[in-house]
Amino acid sequence: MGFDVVIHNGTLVTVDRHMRVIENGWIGIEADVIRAVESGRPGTPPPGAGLTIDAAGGIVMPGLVNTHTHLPMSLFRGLADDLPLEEWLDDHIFPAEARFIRPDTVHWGTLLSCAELLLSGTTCCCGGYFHEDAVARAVAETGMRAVLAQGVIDFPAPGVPDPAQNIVHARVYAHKWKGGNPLITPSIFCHSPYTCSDDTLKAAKAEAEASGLLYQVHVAETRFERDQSLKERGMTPVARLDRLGLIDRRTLMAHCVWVDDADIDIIARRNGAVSHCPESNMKLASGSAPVAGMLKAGIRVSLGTDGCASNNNLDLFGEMDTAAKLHKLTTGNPTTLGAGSALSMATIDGARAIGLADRIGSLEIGKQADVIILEARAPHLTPLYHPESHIVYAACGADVRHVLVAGRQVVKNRRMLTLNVPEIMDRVNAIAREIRSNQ
Ligand SMILES: CSC[C@H]1O[C@@H](n2cnc3c(O)ncnc32)[C@H](O)[C@@H]1O
Ligand SMILES: [Zn+2]
Repeated sequence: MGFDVVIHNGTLVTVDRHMRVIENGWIGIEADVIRAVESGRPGTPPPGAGLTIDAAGGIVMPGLVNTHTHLPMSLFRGLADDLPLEEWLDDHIFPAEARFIRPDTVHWGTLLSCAELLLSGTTCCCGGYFHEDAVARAVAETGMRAVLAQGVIDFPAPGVPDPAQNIVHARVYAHKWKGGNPLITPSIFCHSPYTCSDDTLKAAKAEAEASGLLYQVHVAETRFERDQSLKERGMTPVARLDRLGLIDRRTLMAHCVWVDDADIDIIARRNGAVSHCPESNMKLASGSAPVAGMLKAGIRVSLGTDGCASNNNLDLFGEMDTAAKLHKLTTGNPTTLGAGSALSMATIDGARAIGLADRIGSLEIGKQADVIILEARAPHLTPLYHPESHIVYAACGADVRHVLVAGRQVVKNRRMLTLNVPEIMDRVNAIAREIRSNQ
């Protein structure tokens, strides 16, 4: 049998049910699908592959899944740091978006983020923004996999000057992209319970459900949001969403920092999913989500970076490291969120949270060939006792050497094959000059 791609000689970390580590393993790929995951001495894979990648000294693992980001926000990286969420959003980000977010700027910001994501080993991302059609068209150029949502908010937003039209915009976008590109799944993103009315929250969910799409929303990010909800509505943000019937297996809630035991119980019973964004939550001093309690309750907890303006990078290796350490600190227990759990959150649990676990998230026969290879011959990765330990606690995005999405190589020897990165950086720098000179 000839494969289109064979990756051999590497240490495989499958992140399947058994979290297998296969030394000197190889995988065979036919078109976009993994057809073999085997152990074997170097040189034993069947000959005849169109492309053979020698992963000697490398760790071969599933591509990472970032379940919460806003791709075009790389345009605002470092624009407004060291602020609490409300001031960051109301005084800096929303005004900047109103002035500078257009289809052309969204295009270049999205390409920049995709380059950063792919070069650091993320093969699938999920999130939403405005002018999402331009986002999706840009992502399609990169060869990356993504769940991309049109944003819905009850204020005039970029591309949606009349908020009464926000659901219509989301519908048109979702219908255009549903089934159009195998790597891109449309979705709908309600900004938050504090910026959307009950009617808007419900209408967006109905629209998503009508097409079987993921419904995304920022929830309970700050103490201020939780307290305001309690004061004005007599219930927590999670309880409100639940009262409206909006939490189910196709609901992905970003943050969930200020959730109590009753909220956790609701999310678990309704089978909602959470995107945990520890670095953004730390930087905005929002707090630490009770991830240990969520996992104990059986909630699908995944990992996100949030946008580049609150992180300020898209490196999910760093996010795994931060998450694993943060929850040891907050629980006072070093066994909380071990390396294997953090790795699962960034791969198979991310896939579960966005409804793609039948296709991605692990190296398994029949799954899509979204595969990354880390270069482990480096001082900071030597010696190598437990690969999952290195992946979480020692490696970083810059260690990623090769990346395949759906069997297509998009990064080779740390270089993007699908994008002209110097040109993208030039274009983003030009947009940044426009932003700086008009602030
Ligand atoms: C419809 S989502 C896009 C919208 O959300 C804003 N945003 C980005 N990060 C956060 C965050 O952590 N909390 C709340 N809102 C956020 C972004 O600037 C867009 O306006
Ligand atoms: Zn966000």
